[in-house]
Amino acid sequence: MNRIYLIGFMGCGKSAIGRRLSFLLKMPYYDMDKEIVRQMGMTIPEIFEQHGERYFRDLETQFLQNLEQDHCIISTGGGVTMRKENQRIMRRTGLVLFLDAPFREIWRRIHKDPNRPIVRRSTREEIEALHKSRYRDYKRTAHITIRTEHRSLKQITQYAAFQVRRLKTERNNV
Ligand SMILES: Nc1ncnc2c1ncn2[C@@H]1O[C@H](COP(=O)(O)OP(=O)(O)O)[C@@H](O)[C@H]1O
Ligand SMILES: O=C(O)C1=C[C@@H](OP(=O)(O)O)[C@@H](O)[C@H](O)C1
Ligand SMILES: [Mg+2]
Repeated sequence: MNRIYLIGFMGCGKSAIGRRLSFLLKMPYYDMDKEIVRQMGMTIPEIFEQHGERYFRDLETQFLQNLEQDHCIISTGGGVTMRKENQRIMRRTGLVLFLDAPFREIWRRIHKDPNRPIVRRSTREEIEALHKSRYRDYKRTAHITIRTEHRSLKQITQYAAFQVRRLKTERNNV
């Protein structure tokens, strides 16, 4: 399988980079959150409120299990690595890129955003602890880590494209 998955904490740039990377590499693009919102006809906060987080996590796993498109770029949601099943599917079906941004930058980007229910219900300290606790799973799941600090969206996209080409060549030569 030829998918490219972008993983990482909320606000690290998965959606912004994924969209740009799909233009650059001319590959179809899926943002998991947007697909779930479309499927449910509800916003992410509404899904959390009315059905609960567990239900949202089930929708994420179902998306990964049911997607038929082989050649595509997928921006995941920041909680996708919470489930081992999701980790396995992503590693088995594509290249996984972890966008690693420093927490202070992440916080600056997400703390006022009403569309992230986990941020809405938590303090800065709680979100920082969540970032720390998820870090190992991002590292474990990813084929490569891309550090994004002091880099523009354009620079990160170009670097990601370069790494994708390099990893694909490497795989084909094994
Ligand atoms: N390297 C960057 N430089 C400048 N802005 C960024 C960078 N990465 C992300 N952003 C901005 O931060 C916000 C959150 O990014 P987003 O792609 O929604 O994150 P994610 O999908 O990982 O939660 C967006 O407004 C995005 O344009
Ligand atoms: O980290 C999380 O648990 C979540 C991240 C969000 O996606 P982004 O990472 O694109 O913000 C979205 O899936 C939902 O609000 C839950
Ligand atoms: Mg996103």
